[in-house]
Amino acid sequence: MRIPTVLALPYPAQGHVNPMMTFSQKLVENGCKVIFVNREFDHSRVVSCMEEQQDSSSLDEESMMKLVSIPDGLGPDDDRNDQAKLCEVIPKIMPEALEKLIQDIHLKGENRINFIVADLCMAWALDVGKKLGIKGAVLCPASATLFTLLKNVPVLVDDGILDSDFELTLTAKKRIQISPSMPEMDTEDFFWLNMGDLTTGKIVLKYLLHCARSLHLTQWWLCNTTHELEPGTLLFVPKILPVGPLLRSNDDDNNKSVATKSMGQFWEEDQSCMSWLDQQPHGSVLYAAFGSFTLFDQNQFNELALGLDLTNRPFLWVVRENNRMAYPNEFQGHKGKIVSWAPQQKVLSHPAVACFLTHCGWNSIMEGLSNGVPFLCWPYFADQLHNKTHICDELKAGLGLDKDQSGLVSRKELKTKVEQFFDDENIKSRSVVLKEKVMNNIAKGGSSYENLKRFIKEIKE
Ligand SMILES: O=c1ccn([C@@H]2O[C@H](COP(=O)(O)OP(=O)(O)O[C@H]3O[C@H](CO)[C@@H](O)[C@H](O)[C@H]3O)[C@@H](O)[C@H]2O)c(=O)[nH]1
Repeated sequence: MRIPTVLALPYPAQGHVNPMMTFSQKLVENGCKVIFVNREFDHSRVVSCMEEQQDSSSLDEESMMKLVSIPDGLGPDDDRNDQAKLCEVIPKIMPEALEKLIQDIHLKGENRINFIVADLCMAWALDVGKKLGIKGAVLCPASATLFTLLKNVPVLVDDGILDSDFELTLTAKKRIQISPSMPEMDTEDFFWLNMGDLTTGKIVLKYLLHCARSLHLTQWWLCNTTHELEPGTLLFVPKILPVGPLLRSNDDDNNKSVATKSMGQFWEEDQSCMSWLDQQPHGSVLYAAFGSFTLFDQNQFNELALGLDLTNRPFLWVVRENNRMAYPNEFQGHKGKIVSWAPQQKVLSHPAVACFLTHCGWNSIMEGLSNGVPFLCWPYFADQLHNKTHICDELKAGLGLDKDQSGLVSRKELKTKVEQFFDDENIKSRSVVLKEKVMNNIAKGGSSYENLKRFIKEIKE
């Protein structure tokens, strides 16, 4: 039987590469070959992490997963976390680079690409595919609600909620419903209004609207979600097909197949936290991690460090190298373990972990829910504000942390919410129920499982 070759194209950010990689690994498990395209900068980070972890055998030519790269158009000294700059240069450089990559692959004659799976935020790749006669799909690594909000931005302009420059109008309501089946949204939480500065937010939104214009080129709108988590949104937009939760298999210690390896990390995972977790009592540890973008200033970093001390509970704290501030003098940290990047999915499945102090990135939410770990929600930017509302108000699987008048989450607030959390048995039991519901989706016969099968059948035809 023919082995189909799929080209997978994530948006260049950790929270996008991870779910695309997990999805690609599922394709490999199901007999497809995948050519995974990172931008050059991320490609070299991913490869060097794999080399550190002695996983590079999977880069073998014979492997079913081939990692390749294209330029992102930024210069060597440009800030690669600058989303505005990135969104301006991607459409100018990457479509042409992708087209050339595909043509070169075809010229070599080793592989013929049969299908493109592009991140929703790279949906322009569907146009490249159309030009070359290759079918495609989009994969949304964020919530179906974010997907729907993006699709409905023009409607919000028509309804007078947004002006033609995508800012809230003076008459805009504080809370809206995109459809009667969907939960209410706080208009001030719209993701582009919460990206640091408004100019950046608008550039990102314009880029995403440009991507959304290509969506009609495919019937496959895949999303890392499940029916139970977003029933109203999926009812309103049935074209969005849940394939979540996208989780890496955890049995990788003994099974080093392509389908189970850690193949998309930008930073090396510090495995020492796993033996530290083994020494902690079950259900005792606070896991604090804020994804790949969050940056705390020195004051906020101090409050967090001293707040963790104040809780007087064991904690595992991920402090990325690019977000490391000076630890305050009073910080003791004797109950904690600090790592610069954790094997997060493994951590969340460890019985010692009681609670996930998170920035509410959608992957972190899906990974926490899939392990029955409830949340303390501390959103940083973009879609994370909606995600927090969803977790706390709709699913009731977490508590939100509030900022004080100076805009900080204080050490006292952290201590108070941690205590409230440990006093509330209901949050834990709701999370356990949610875990079962969410995980049923990827068990044989489950809804996401069946959607993936249907999709693979389409690729193989
Ligand atoms: O120590 C760590 C910390 C994180 N992770 C992984 O990194 C990913 C982080 O993704 P996510 O939780 O979604 O956070 P961000 O990196 O912030 O993701 C971006 O992309 C998401 C999906 O579009 C959005 O929801 C976020 O707002 C956006 O910031 C997850 O798979 C984690 O398992 C690790 O492996 N180790």
